Amino acid sequence: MPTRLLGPGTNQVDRDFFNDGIWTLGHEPRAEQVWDNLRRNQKTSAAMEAQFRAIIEAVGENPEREGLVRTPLRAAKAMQYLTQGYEQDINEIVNGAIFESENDQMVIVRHIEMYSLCEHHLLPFIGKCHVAYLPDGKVIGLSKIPRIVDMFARRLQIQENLTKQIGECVQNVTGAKGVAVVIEAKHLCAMMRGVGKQNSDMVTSVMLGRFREDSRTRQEFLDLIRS
Ligand SMILES: Nc1nc2c(ncn2[C@@H]2O[C@H](COP(=O)(O)OP(=O)(O)OP(=O)(O)O)[C@@H](O)[C@H]2O)c(=O)[nH]1
Ligand SMILES: [Zn+2]
Repeated sequence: MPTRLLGPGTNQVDRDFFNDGIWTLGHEPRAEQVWDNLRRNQKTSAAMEAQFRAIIEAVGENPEREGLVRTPLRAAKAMQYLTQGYEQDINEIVNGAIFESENDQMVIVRHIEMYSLCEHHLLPFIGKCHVAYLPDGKVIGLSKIPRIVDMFARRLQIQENLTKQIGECVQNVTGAKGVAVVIEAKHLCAMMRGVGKQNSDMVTSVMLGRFREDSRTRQEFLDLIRS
């Protein structure tokens, strides 16, 4: 467990990063993975922390004021968490969870919560993602599809590209006869600033293979995600 691996001279900041290292891996990691993560996080975070401090000053605030003293560190950690997809690797995420199956019927994982940051304003876009595929002798572990969604969502993105990346990744990993992805999301950059539209959302889709070629397959998917 984290506290057992940390040495006696470890301070609170180290503990915070260490615990984040555990959190980002999402499962019980090996000790050396944890230390690698810790070192990488500390290095990136020191630079990011200085930049967040500069932003706080630039908006006219005093970074030494009590409520803001640890804010650059917190903001750096939050930004690292929200962009951890750059550090992740598809093979580690799938972890070999591809299983032989004779089932060739549509598999859908729907209503996957999704949080990303738009690459134009660094503001969140939030919504849900539906992913379907038509197996061709192989199925993928259920949890791996939301993990794939998270990996790409935790990068700076536009929604159209995120949708495509998820679709192509699921296609490559499963070798499916077809993959469909729909994302419905609200963009804070169009809500809390800019055009200021609170009730609109953006819907993007990617249809590959059988979903693109066969309108009945596509329609079945669309009906099932709305049912
Ligand atoms: N297509 C697409 N556009 C996005 C996405 N996220 C944000 N945008 C848009 O990116 C555009 C950037 O336009 P700019 O004119 O360069 O930036 P801006 O002056 O901040 O634009 P406004 O938001 O209209 O105030 C805006 O229209 C945003 O709404 C996305 O995921 N997909
Ligand atoms: Zn934006």
